[in-house]
This record gives sequence, structure tokens and C-alpha cells, in this order.
Amino acid sequence: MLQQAPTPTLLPAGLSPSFHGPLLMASQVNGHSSDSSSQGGEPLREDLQEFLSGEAPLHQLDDLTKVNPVTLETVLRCLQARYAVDTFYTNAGCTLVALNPFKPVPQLYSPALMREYHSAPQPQKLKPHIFTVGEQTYRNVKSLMEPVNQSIIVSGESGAGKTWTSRCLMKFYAVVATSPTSWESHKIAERIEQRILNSNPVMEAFGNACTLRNDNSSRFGKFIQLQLNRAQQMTGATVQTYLLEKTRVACQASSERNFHIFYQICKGASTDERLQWHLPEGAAFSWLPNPERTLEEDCFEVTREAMLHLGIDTPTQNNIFQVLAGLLHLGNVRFADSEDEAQPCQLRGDATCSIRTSALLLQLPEDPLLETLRIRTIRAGRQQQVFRKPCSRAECDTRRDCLAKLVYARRNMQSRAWSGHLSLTRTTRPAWISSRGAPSASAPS
Ligand SMILES: Nc1ncnc2c1ncn2[C@@H]1O[C@H](COP(=O)(O)OP(=O)(O)OP(=O)(O)O)[C@@H](O)[C@H]1O
Repeated sequence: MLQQAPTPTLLPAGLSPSFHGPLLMASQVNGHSSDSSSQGGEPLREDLQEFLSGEAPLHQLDDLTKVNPVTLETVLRCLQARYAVDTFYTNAGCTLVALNPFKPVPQLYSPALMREYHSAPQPQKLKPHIFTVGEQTYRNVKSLMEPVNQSIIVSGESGAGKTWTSRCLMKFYAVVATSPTSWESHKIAERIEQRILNSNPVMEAFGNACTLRNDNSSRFGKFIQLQLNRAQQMTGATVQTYLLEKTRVACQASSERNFHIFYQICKGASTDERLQWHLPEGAAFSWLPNPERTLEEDCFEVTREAMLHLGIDTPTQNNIFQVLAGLLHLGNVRFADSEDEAQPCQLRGDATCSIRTSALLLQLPEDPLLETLRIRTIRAGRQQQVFRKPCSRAECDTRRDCLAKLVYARRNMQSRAWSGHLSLTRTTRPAWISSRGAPSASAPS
């Protein structure tokens, strides 16, 4: 049980009782050259010129608090100079600024380097690195001084490298938070790390999407909790997700995509599954923009395999994919303005077929579903009399979108791993459609 996990606890990538220090991820330093010439013919300000002609080369400034004067320009020039010599980490007081190298730098994350930071008497005296933050946090836990629980916040704009950094931290703890003599302790830590990494394909399929900035952008927050025993060895972990960007289910910016899983089922389903889920080859769905673009994330088999590893069996998976197909058909339901306000909006074009297929896949009776989308019920007066008011076309659209977001969000998963075993709590079917009756009060009103 999570509550019975031995203390102390180490809590990277999120908020916790005690806060060690944030990591700021910067994806690029724009438009500033590191030579001292002026830009665009404009003379450099005196303070900037003085800063640039300082004694220490810019790339050697490993703490931004030493930059003088501290201005956006001087800080950016310093970071850019460091980036130019492949130095991607810089301190800013107790915060670490990480630049995305946008290229593999294996020697920067080698196990040998992990051990160097772990065994250093004063890791903060070594070059700024994510391992310094990891090690310092670990030592704070080890000291058993209050507050024992520690947090690392990894924050930054989209594509800056937060997911990458969290993975590096996990790998770091899998190496250091084990007994150097116990092979078994090492294996447990490795297994926990592996289990968390294994949950990634599932979380990414359901929670990541292609955006303008990142082909595999996480559209949710993640809270990873690592648990240590009294000997400071890793014994368990939990991963919680929050703030899923569920609006994306029904609304995607142009040139962006819906969550990967929708493309995966459309591209990767077998012939039988296509029939079962009503997804004929080449079918057009308005909530599935840019389907012609194929990404390496469109790997249905990998997601299914990972779901199996997490204990989601094939029949349950099929239920999930069937509901997702139902949402795609729901997105094709279009309403026309009603000429008479007292009458519900009519369905447009092929919407009759779409609502029927959607209801079938969602296992909902068609008429109550349509009524829920088109008619608002209001209770008023002492007797709580029920009034039924037909919705406008815009309201119908909103109700349809809300329904899809609600169903998708209920699918949002929370994965847990402890004692080397990862279990997953999930809602395989939204509560309000679990029965074949009419939607309950939790349907959009
Ligand atoms: N330290 C690093 N070394 C090498 N490549 C990196 C590093 N950090 C990030 N990258 C590259 O940048 C890409 C984007 O990084 P990542 O997915 O971690 O960003 P993110 O901040 O989590 O983005 P989002 O908020 O959109 O999910 C990665 O797929 C990887 O190619």
C-alpha cells in the first residue's frame, strides 16, 4: 500500500512538502550572437559592452547570478556562449537552467558520470548538471533532517526537454538509490525504472499529440513519486497524471493533431477491428485533422503491447478502442439551425448515420443520446418542475464536445508502481454509460 510505504520519500517532478529547486528548461536562445559587435548596426549599450569585454570568457560563467548586470540580453548571451561549446547546463542560484541540445549527447548521461556526481564530496562544485540536482536532493533525504521529503520541479515551454530530463533523473536514481553490494536492490530499482518507462507508451498514446512545437508533446502534467526505504534504496514509485488538455479531443489548432491514440486506431486496426469499430479505410473524421501525416508515434502495436504489460487485457483494450471510435463518429454529428425555437435542431448531412454509429459504439441508446445533445432540462420552482428547452445549434455543438471531453477524460489513467510492481487504476468505461439506460446526472447538462 502506498500509505504504508517506508519513509523517507523522494518526490521528483512535482510539488511536495519540501521544495528543493526548480529546473528551468530553455529550448533555444534566439537571435543573439556572442561576438561583441553590434546587431543590426545598432550601437551596443555601454553596460552590455562592458559585460562582453569582461575578463572571464562568457561560456565559463556557470552561474547566471554572477552575470553583471543581470539583463535579458546578458543572460541570453551567456547561455548562448555556453551552448556554442556544448555546455547545456547553467546554474541560476538554486535553479538549474537546462538548454535542449537537440542532438544526442550520450557522454553527458553516462553511468560513469552518474557515479562521479554521486561519489563527489561536494557535487555542487562540479559542473552544473541535472545530476547535481538529483544528488543534492538524494543527500537531503539521506540526512533525515526535516523536511525529509524532497521535490524537483521540471518546468519549461513545450519541447524544452522536460520529459527527457525526468527520464534522466529516473535513470540516475535507478543507479544511485540502490545498495552498492546488493544485486537484488539494484535489480528492484532497475525494475521500477523499467516499469515507469514501460508506462510511457500508454501515457503518450493517450496524452501526447503533435503540436507546432513538438511532434510528441505531452498534453498533461505528470507527478512521479519515488519511495525509498530507511536505507535510502528505491522500493517503489507512483506516477500520477493531471491537467489533461481534453479540449484537444474536440478542437485542434490547424496544423496540429488530436491525441496519437486516435490515429493509431485508425491506421493500425486490423480488418476485423475496422469492421467492429466502424472505421473503414480512408474514412474522414472531423476530429482527426492531418491524418496523412505519419509519425513514429503512430504505433498501435507498441501501445497495445504496453497496455498488456500494464495488465490491461485484450477485451478491455477493445472496449477502450471501441469507445474512442465512438467519439470519432460523435465528432461527425452536425446540427442545423432550427427555424422554430420550440423545436430541436435538425441533424445535417450524414449526421443521422454518425449518431447511430456513435451510440452503438458507446453502447448508448440512440434517442436519449440525441436528446441529451439537443435538449436542455431545467428544474425550477418548489416542486422542482422539469422544463425541456431545445438548444440552439451552438449549444448543441458545445454539448457534443463536452460529452466527448468528459468521456475521454474519464479514460485518463493513473498508473502506480510500488515494490517493483506497477498496477494501474483506470476507468474502462465512463460511469454514466456503464449501464444501458439513459445518461445519468453526470452527463453534460
Ligand atoms: N538533454 C537532451 N539531449 C538530447 N535531446 C534532447 C534533450 N532534451 C530534449 N531533447 C530533444 O527534444 C525533444 C523534446 O523534448 P521533450 O519531449 O522532453 O520536451 P517537453 O518539454 O517534455 O515537451 P512538451 O511539454 O511539449 O511535452 C526530445 O524528443 C528530444 O529529441
